[in-house]
Amino acid sequence: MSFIQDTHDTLWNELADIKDELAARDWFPGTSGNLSIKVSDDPLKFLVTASGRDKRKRTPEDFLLVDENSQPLEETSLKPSAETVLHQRIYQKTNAGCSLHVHTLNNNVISELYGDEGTITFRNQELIKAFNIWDEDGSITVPIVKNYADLPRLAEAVAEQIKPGTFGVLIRNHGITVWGRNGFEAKKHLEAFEFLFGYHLQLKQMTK
Ligand SMILES: CSC[C@@H](O)[C@@H](O)C(=O)COP(=O)(O)O
Ligand SMILES: [Zn+2]
Repeated sequence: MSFIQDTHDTLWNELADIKDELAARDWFPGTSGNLSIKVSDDPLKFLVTASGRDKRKRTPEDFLLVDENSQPLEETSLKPSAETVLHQRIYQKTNAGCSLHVHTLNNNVISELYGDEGTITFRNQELIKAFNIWDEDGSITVPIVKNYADLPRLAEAVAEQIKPGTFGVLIRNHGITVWGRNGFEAKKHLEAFEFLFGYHLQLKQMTK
């Protein structure tokens, strides 16, 4: 097996394992969600989930390889995720090696509650160390963008919000897109965000 094929297969399996773990958390309702992992930087190539499929199932048709314009690099009847362009822009704007997008109840409720403010900030939470923030009074801010139906426009709206220290963007009443330098880090960031959203909503409920 060639080195390139070996790398492709290793990354495929890594993304498939992440997909299984997120599925076990029930984070892919109604075929929602899409995942990608970078295969090469220059030129940009990444594996992305095929569109419209049940991401809880593990099959040989789960991912396809696309280029820096989100176009398939292989002869296939599969369509790349409708939101591939979001992954593309994240790879072009950050040092991400993996990008994950999920729709959960908690991330949708948070995005609606704070959508008019355009951000939500978390502080005084041990779990923000998951973002490599170690200061005692450190904080993490998540921008919230409008859910534009035009996907290139949505991708630009997300890209515009990316600053140093941004690891995820909420799309209002839609979901969250997060990234990390590799699959492990992207999943860590996603789990940390979802914990913070759940904590915030539960505390709000208990103290109202
Ligand atoms: C089935 S509703 C969700 C879709 O509209 C979309 O937002 C989504 O996350 C999944 O789209 P997909 O094209 O399968 O990657
Ligand atoms: Zn989506």
